[in-house]
Amino acid sequence: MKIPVMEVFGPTIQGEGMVIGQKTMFVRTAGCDYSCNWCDSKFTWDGTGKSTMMTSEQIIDSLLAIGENRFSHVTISGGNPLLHKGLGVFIAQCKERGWKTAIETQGSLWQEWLLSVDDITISPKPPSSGMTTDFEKLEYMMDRLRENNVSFKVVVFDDIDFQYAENLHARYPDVPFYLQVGNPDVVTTDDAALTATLLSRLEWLTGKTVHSSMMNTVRVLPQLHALMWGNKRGV
Ligand SMILES: C[S@@+](CC[C@H](N)C(=O)[O-])C[C@H]1O[C@@H](n2cnc3c(N)ncnc32)[C@H](O)[C@@H]1O
Ligand SMILES: Nc1nc2[nH]cc(C(=O)O)c2c(=O)[nH]1
Ligand code: SF4
Ligand SMILES: [Mg+2]
Repeated sequence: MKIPVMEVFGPTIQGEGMVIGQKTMFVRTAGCDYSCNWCDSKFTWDGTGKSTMMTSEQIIDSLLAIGENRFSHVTISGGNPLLHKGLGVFIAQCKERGWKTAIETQGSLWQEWLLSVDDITISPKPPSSGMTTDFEKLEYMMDRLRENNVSFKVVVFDDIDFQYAENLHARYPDVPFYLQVGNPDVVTTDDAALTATLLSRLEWLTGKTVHSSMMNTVRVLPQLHALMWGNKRGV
């Protein structure tokens, strides 16, 4: 079963969430069931990017060609990777090679192969995205993933987003929770200005968290890759 792949890159470090800093390769699939206002990977779903249909073996060949023997962790992102049933074979083949796997998804779709992913990041979307969370679907997923290494990562742009994050955390108090700084300009090439903006937003988000009695066990993080490399692709 072939999978539409947008890009394969790395090794780099995971710049976000539960395994931030982890050296990893990335496989970015094409297509998304959402269309977030501020998506930093719009090229995966808005028709501006070009994907290649690849078998699991071809993706592995590509990882080895680019990453050689300099990795043992593979992160699958998108788009929404959960659109692709065929990733199950790929994840199994990564495991056979001793590579750990991680996934980035928004929590709107389910595949059985999700159960065999090592690090699962669910990133439900707050109001500023323009998307609406289907809490029934999310509930189903969180129930099925009870035994897995799963975390929430919520991108926050404003006070309303922060409230959404507080409510989600209250609903799932035992799920490790990450607050992520929103990048308001995903096209600028002025890295210095972007870094300044992101750091001031990090300060704002930290202040909100420090003052919230509902957020005593969360972690606040920037996107490390955005601080280092701005909006550059493939890093
Ligand atoms: C591009 S998405 C792909 C995976 C999946 N569709 C999802 O949203 O979780 C990867 C991560 O980037 C985050 N993200 C997207 N645009 C962002 C932005 N402008 N600022 C901060 N994080 C962003 C998403 O919330 C998600 O956690
Ligand atoms: N370094 C790095 N870390 C990331 N974490 C999540 C990413 C994504 O686009 O899903 C991403 C990415 O594109 N690059
Ligand atoms: S769910 Fe993820 S990939 Fe899809 S539009 Fe939103 S941020 Fe972008
Ligand atoms: Mg990204």
